[in-house]
Amino acid sequence: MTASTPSRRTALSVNVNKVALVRNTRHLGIPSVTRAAQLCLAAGAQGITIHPRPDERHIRGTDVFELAALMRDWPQAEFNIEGNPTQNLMAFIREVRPHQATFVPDSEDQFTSDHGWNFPQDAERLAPLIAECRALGVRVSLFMDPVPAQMAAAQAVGADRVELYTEPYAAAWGTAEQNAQLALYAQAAQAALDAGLEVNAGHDLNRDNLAAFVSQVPGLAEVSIGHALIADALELGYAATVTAYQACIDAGMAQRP
Ligand SMILES: CC(=O)[C@@H](O)[C@H](O)COP(=O)(O)O
Ligand SMILES: NCC(=O)COP(=O)(O)O
Repeated sequence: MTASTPSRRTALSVNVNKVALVRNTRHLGIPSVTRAAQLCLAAGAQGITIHPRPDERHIRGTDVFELAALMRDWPQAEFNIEGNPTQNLMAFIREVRPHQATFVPDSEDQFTSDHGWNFPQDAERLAPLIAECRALGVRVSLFMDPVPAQMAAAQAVGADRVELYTEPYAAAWGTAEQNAQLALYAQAAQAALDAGLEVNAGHDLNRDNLAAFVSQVPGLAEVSIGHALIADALELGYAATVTAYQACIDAGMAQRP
């Protein structure tokens, strides 16, 4: 990126999995997932992310279609559906056609997402599924560990974007490893950009670690944030929380070299 090229603003996509998790602990329908999404969008979030896992521990199939209907009232915002395309994800993609599908290599009973795809071994089974999404007009992002050498293979299999799995960065935050992790993610992002991919990121990002990540990782198109953001919203409310996360992104943008 030349000095004269303005940095694109990193989009904030709010993951509402954890609103659904609380909702599912009673049969009362509250807290509402669609209401949470609506309030976050009204506060300026650029997108909504969900991860409808096969066991429906949080986001249920009904949530997917209710959110898809809501998103039609927010044409400037993006709908991102995450999941494993060899499990239940593709049925949602075919019916809902979200702006983006994020392929995540989770097993059905996995506690949470904790690793990305691996190439070349995952290429053969992913290629046709990526091609199908793209034929449906759905952008494909592959959930990846920050390994620069894997980025060209992600592009070669047909992905539009990668989503850098950021838990290792979050775990290093505030330790002596923090800056080394940031440098690794910056290298991985640059490798993705050099391969012609766009770059997303997510997992365990929060108000403490977000600005530094945005400032140091080149070309960051989108961060998807759920767990910490929803936890903050329990204290601050959705609108103030989204405003606070947007301020972190703006602070990171302002510090970009
Ligand atoms: C792929 C990823 O890192 C997260 O978006 C994931 O959706 C988290 O899933 P849980 O909310 O079930 O922990
Ligand atoms: N892709 C990451 C995401 O959607 C939310 O992850 P987290 O903030 O809940 O860890």
